[in-house]
Amino acid sequence: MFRQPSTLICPFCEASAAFRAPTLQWQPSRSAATLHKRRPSRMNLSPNVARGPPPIEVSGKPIRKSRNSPFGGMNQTEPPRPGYGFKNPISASEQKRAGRFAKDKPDKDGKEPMKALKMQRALASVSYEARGRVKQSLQDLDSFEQFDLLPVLKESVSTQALGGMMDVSPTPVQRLAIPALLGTEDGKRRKRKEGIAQGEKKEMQQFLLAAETGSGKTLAYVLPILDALKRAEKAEAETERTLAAQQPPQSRPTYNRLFDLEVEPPPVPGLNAGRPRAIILLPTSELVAQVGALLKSLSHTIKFKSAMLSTAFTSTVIRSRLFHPGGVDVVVSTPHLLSSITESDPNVLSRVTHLVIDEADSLLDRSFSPITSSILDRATPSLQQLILCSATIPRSLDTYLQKRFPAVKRLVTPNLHAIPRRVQLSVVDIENLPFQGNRDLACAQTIYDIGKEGSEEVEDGEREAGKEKKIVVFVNEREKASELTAFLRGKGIDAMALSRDSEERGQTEVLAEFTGAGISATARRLQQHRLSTSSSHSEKPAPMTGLQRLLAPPSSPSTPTPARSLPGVKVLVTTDLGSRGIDTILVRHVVLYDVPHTSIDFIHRLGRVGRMGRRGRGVVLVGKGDRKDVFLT
Ligand SMILES: Nc1ncnc2c1ncn2[C@@H]1O[C@H](COP(=O)(O)OP(=O)(O)OP(=O)(O)O)[C@@H](O)[C@H]1O
Repeated sequence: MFRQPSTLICPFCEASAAFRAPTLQWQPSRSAATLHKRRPSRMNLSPNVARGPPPIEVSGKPIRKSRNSPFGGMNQTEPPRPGYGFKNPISASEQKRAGRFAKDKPDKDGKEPMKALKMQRALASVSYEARGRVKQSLQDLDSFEQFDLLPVLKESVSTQALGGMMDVSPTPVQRLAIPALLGTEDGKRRKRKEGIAQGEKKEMQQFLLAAETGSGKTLAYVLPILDALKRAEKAEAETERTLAAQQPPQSRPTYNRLFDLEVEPPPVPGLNAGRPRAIILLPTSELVAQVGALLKSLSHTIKFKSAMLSTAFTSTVIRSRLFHPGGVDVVVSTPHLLSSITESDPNVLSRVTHLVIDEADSLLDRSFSPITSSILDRATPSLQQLILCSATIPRSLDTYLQKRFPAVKRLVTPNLHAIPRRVQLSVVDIENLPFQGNRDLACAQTIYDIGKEGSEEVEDGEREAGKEKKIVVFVNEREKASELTAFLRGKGIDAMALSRDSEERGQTEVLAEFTGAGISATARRLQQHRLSTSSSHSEKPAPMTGLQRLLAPPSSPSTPTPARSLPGVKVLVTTDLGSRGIDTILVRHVVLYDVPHTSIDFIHRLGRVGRMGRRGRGVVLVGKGDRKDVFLT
């Protein structure tokens, strides 16, 4: 059924040639390159994600770039200046040679040296050793204990954030980002003086976290932010105590009676209500719920107040969370909702020191950018850290960052833009027999094939609930999501739709079955109902067997019982809505019903499997109009 092509070609752009998976190798072909030229450039992945900011000049001389990052020596177009970053300055003859390459002089025979060769020469002289050193330093960071995080945060990683997982070690993006966001990447402990408490305005730091899907980016930014908030809180309390101690004694209350208790003055009600210190922006309500749940779990031990705001909640709930009299520390929201709140109450952004723009390529694209930027502009006066986070960096975002945030510090993992390591990719040609172009049938048959395969492998001692197989099917249009769901149900497959058309309140609960997030009572009832329906199907003797039954016309409304059933398999049919950031950790199979429009969508959709190094499989259905030629060579 599944055809495993020997060589797969990226259907979208040359940049995707960087894709790697154990079973395939993307290679650009002439046709792919031609297509690439025709596509709008903003849909292409950036090849220069890790490039640093332009050199800062002081009195006409560029200041030496920091090489204290894994990419410190990369993307250099000039050879090093004498003594640049070396313990031993280079010799006079080497300087002469380097100067010749830098000035781009022609060779002896008058030919210009090839650009790639020039780059190679420039890189070879400096960066490999430096990169090796930094790589080594990342390898050495194999425990959360090594980070300069507050002890309670370190303890909470395993117990709260990772659900009691033992022997956890930080992922590459966490090794890169946590020290950088804490300001301890040079191995030094940060200064104890906290600017927030002193009321100082620190210069805003800007970071870009770019790492492959399912690599733990959320925790990479959440931990340093919570650490900063808790330290600021402590420093503020100390300052208050010092100020109180400095007050003249007459201003203190005097007690006439020996056994009178000193009663603490009650806190000013609502002083910090509606004025969070940190804001995390996410594109969808589903992601707000996901990140909000992580914060909620951490708040039990770290003791802070978080509020998740999205259109999934009523305005009363939103208001009571944001303006809770006890104050709020971290707000997780969609930009549209937060923007509308700040229209009526601009004070909401007056105390923000940390702003995260997660899924930055979405939130800074044409549709979201005006709203996101307006929030950023209003928060800037108090902002200390701006953190942009994404698994894909399109060229448009890269250009935007160069213009708007030239000083952004790029924390980029080497596997960015790669398909997760343990994900196998297969292609089903829907034009072949027996489908003859019927994509719906091909999809149903693919699901049956997956369902009938041997039981799910149990990895690393984890046991899946009832070993039920979870499959996510991606379609390009939301109308198709409900249509295909109905078709699959007609074929006896337990399918659910998740798109903008789905009822908002139920979306989180539907997703919870695929993410393993806490399932609410309502969802449990729904699940039980579905299980009883599917078991009643499975109890019925199947009147037909084989592919003929699948090819049979869908059951009529008067006879809703399908001819076949597929117990033990749950399918989620969704659009791009379910592709970004959703932590579908229980899912092992993804079916791409439609070929995605862009390589960016492709990466996000396939990124729902193979998370955190797990095994996974992606199946792409390819038809006549789908540039099958560029998949199969
Ligand atoms: N150090 C770690 N060890 C083991 N699991 C981890 C670790 N850090 C995070 N995880 C888990 O990895 C999963 C993926 O994390 P997360 O959702 O943050 O990935 P992501 O990089 O943001 O993915 P995407 O790009 O799809 O948004 C989560 O289930 C999370 O609990």
